[in-house]
Amino acid sequence: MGRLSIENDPFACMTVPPTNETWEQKMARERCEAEAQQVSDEIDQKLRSERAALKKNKKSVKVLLLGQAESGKSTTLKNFQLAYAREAWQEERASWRAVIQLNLIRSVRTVFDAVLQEMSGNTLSCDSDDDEFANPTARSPFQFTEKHQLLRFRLMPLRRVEADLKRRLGAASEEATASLSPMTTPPLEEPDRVASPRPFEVSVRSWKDAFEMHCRSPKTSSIGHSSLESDDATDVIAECREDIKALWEDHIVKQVLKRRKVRVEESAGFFLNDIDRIAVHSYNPTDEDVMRARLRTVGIQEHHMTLDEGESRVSRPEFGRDWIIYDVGGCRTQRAAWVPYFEDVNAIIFLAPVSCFNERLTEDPRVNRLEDTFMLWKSLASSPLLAGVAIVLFMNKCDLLELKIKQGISVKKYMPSYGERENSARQVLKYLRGKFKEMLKQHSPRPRPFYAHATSVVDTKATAVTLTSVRDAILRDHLKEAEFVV
Ligand SMILES: Nc1nc2c(ncn2[C@@H]2O[C@H](COP(=O)(O)OP(=O)(O)OP(=O)(O)O)[C@@H](O)[C@H]2O)c(=O)[nH]1
Ligand SMILES: [Mg+2]
Repeated sequence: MGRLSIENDPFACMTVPPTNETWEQKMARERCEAEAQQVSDEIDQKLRSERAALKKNKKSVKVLLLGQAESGKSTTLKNFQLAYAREAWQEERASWRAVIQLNLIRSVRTVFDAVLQEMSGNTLSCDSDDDEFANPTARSPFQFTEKHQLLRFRLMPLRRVEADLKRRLGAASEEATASLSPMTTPPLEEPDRVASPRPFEVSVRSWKDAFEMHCRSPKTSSIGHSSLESDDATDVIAECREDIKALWEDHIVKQVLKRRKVRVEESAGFFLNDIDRIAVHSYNPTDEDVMRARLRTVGIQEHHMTLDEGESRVSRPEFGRDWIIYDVGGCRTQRAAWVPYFEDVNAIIFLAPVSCFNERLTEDPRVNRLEDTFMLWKSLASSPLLAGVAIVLFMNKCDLLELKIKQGISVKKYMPSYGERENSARQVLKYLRGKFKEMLKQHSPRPRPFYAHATSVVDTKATAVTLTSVRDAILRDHLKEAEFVV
């Protein structure tokens, strides 16, 4: 492209002084130009300082994901990553293969444990919460065959693979056990009883960092073989594919699970129905697989991402704001570590798994899971440290709630306060929403809005919509606060 000259630049010729200009006209024109320049300089200066102020005031938004173990905190975080940190998500997705393989083996083990119990004539536990409990002390009515013994023998290599995967994935791969937690541990320790600073803190940027602390081995370049090369676990699982299928589809095994009320398909990290797709050498996890994968969070994990400013703002990176999302371990022994993070947090997303009305805490089987969630909600609502913090409630696992209601499980039986209301998911949600709202109102040190969403965070499409509205609500609060501070 040629250089612009007066001849070919239409704007330049407009600003060239007229050739017949008098001395007075020249003075007047130069005065006007100087004034215009001054105005322009002032505007530039104002824009520069506004931009600097905006940058200074553009504090990170800090969000804590709270709730009991297996409530869906990490799954919510995964939804944030899928929506707002797509590149990192893509990079990490393959690394979930090892977790999914371990989840799959866990389910095989759960099925086998039930079969072995039945084979060895162990009576059913009378401690069950279930309704139609058919003669728990009766001898097993099933005729096991050579096929079952053979499957047991042929699936033995999975034990070695399970141990290997656990070693690679570290503490997160083990669920909390009852013995880990003293029976007296409250739902959330009071702040003044917590030693500071950050007593059990394991602060890492991502779940991947957490793994890497444990599982760098000479054979693996990163956890879980992020490349799709084959490894021992993948080979063994692929070799066992037909036997796993035979076990899962076996008529007697199905009846054993039914008799023993082992609802393995409702448990976290269930992949047995996807065995043909997963137990192959070329397996690469899908987004949905990663959402359904179960890996316990240990300590506090810190995740950074840039979220656009939402609503009326133009969705461009320069309008983005840094968000720091803290994902925490939810079992009772981990909760004391949350408190130091309350101090400078902007919002809390609280996960209440509404389907767990008939379940008990793994770490303290005396406690009903929904009861524990209520106690936790009350502790957070009444905490003076959180008085000015927005709490967004996710009534999560609505899909599992629907399933249980369809199976005819009575909510009233486990939650007598539910009374004579209709046993439907819609009514249960309405009732619980009212209960959470009332508790917030009653225990909050000062009035604050109640934000609640009914969610199934394994459903990424629906959750993306929820997260947009949560983002906007949190930003509105955050901006209001920033304006107040300025
Ligand atoms: N069906 C269904 N499963 C869910 C839902 N939310 C979470 N899950 C599954 O439940 C399991 C536990 O979820 P996580 O997100 O790991 O739970 P967490 O709250 O992070 O648990 P901790 O890290 O132990 O505190 C995972 O396998 C999820 O895929 C849901 O809405 N519906
Ligand atoms: Mg977690």
